[in-house]
Amino acid sequence: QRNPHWWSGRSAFVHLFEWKWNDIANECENFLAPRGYAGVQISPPNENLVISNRPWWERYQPVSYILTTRSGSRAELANMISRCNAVGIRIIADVVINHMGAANGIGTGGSTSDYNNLNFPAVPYSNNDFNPNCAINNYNDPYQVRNCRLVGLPDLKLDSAWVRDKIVNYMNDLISLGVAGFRVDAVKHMWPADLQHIFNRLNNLNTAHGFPANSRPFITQEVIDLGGEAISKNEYTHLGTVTEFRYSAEIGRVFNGRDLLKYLYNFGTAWGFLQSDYALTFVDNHDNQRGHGAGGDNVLTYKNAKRYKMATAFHLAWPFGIPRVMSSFAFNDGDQGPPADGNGNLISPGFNADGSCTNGWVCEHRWRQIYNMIGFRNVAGTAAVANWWENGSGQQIAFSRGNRAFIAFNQDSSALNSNIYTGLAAGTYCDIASGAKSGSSCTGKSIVVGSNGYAQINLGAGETEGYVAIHVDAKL
Ligand SMILES: O=C(/C=C/c1ccc(O)c(O)c1)N[C@@H](Cc1ccc(O)cc1)C(=O)NCCCOc1c(-c2ccc(O)c(O)c2)oc2cc(O)cc(O)c2c1=O
Ligand SMILES: [Ca+2]
Repeated sequence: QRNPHWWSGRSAFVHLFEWKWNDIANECENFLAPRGYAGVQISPPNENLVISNRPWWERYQPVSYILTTRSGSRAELANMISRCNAVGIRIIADVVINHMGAANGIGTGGSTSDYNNLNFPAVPYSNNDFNPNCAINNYNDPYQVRNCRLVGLPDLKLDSAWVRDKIVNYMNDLISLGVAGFRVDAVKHMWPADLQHIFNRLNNLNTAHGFPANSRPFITQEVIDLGGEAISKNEYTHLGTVTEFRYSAEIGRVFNGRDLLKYLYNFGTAWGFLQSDYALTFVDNHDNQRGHGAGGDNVLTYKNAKRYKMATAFHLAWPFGIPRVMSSFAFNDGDQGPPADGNGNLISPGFNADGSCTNGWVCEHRWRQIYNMIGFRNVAGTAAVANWWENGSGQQIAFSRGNRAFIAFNQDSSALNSNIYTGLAAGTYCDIASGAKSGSSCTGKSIVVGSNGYAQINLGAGETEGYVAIHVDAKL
C-alpha cells in the first residue's frame, strides 16, 4: 500500500546507498531526525554474491536471504532499525526478489552460489525454482520481460509455492525487525499477480516500533518506464507506489537549461506522471546517476552541483509525489563500488566541521541547501502552490506554498531583480539557500517582506545558488 508511515511533520526520505547499519543508526540520531527527514532507504540487507572489484551492483545479485552483508550483521541491522524508529526515521528495505546471482562463487555470508546448476543451498533454491533459461531481448514482449533472464540473472519462478514462501518469509523477517516497508527491485520483471500474492501475505508492521495496529507495509516499486515499452507503470499502482522515472528525466531536462522554468507551473500528471500519491519521485537514483539510461543524459547528479541543488530545491518545494533524496559515494567509473579498505570492508563516512562528509562519501543529504529544503517541505505541509510568478524570458519563476513558504529561481543569463508578491506575512526572513536562521540573525541573505506581502528579490545569474527560499520558521 501507499502510506509510508512517516511521523507527522516529516515528508521526504533519503537513500543512504551502501551505508553500513551502524553508521545509519548514528545518522538517524545525530542528523536525520534533527533535520526533519522522514526515513531511510537502505541497500539490500540480504546476502549477495561477492564479485571481484566489488562493483556496486553485486548487491543486486542475491545468494540467500540471510541478513549478512558488507553493511553489517543481522544484529546490527535490528539495532539500527530500532534506533531509527525511536527518533522517527522509518526504514525502507531494498528487496531483490526477481532473481538470484549470475555467477558461481560465495556470498557475503559465506554461502555458496552455484549458478551453473542453479543451486543456492542457503535458501535453498534449486533448478526447479527458476524459469527456463531464455534471454530478455525484446522489451515489447511482456512474457519475455517477466519470465526470462534479465541480463543473465537466474529468474525465480514467482508462481511456485516454494519460492513464494521463501520470499514471504524473508520480507516478514524484515517486518519483524521493524521496517516500515520495501523498495522492490526490478518490478517490471515480475507479474503483478505474483507480487499481489506475496504482498498480501506480508504481516502487519511491528507495533513494538511505534506503528499503529494493523499498519500495512509501505510498498514502492521500481518500474523503469519512460514510455515506449509494452509494460506500463500503471500495471502496478494497485499494489503500491511506483518510481516515476519520467519525473527524474524531465526535472533533469528543465534544470539542465534544456527547457524553460515557466513550464513547471503544472509539473505533474499533465507531464505524463503518475498521480501524486502513487508517484515515488527523485532527481536521480543509484542506477540512473551512473548514466545507465532510465532518464538518459538529462539526469542531474551531484557532479553538476548548482543545477542539482536547484532541481532538488524544486523537487522538495513542489507538492507532488513522495520525494526521495539520493545520497551517494563519489564515483568516476559506472561500475565502481563504495569506499572500502584493502580487505573489502566498507569505510564509514567521516564528517567535517561544517557537517559535510569525507572518506569518499558525497552525502548530498548533508548539503545545507538540501537539508534546509527538507525543512521547507515540512513547514509548507499541505499548503497549496500559490502566487505563481514568471518573468518575460520564462527562466525566472517564483511561487509560494500558501502563506507558509516562498521560493524563487533564476536560470536566466541576467539577474532576477523584481518586486514579487510572496504571500507571506510582513517581516524579515532568512534565505535558506545561501544560509540559515541562526539565533536572531541570518547567516546568508535576508529578505524583507513588506506589509503588502511584496519583497524585492535579488538573485544574480552567476551566484553560487540559483534560488532563494524563505519560510515561517526562518523568520526573524
Ligand atoms: O548495471 C548493472 C545493474 C543495474 C541495476 C541494478 C539494480 C537496479 O535496481 C537497477 O535499476 C539497475 N549491472 C551491469 C553489470 C551486470 C550485472 C549483472 C549481469 O548479469 C550482467 C551485467 C550491467 O551492465 N547491466 C546491464 C544493464 C542494466 O540492466 C539491469 C537492470 C535494468 C536496466 C534497465 C531496465 O529498463 C530494466 O528493466 C532493468 O536492472 C537490474 C536489476 C538488478 O537487480 C540487477 C541488475 O544487474 C540489473 C541490471 O543489470
Ligand atoms: Ca522475472
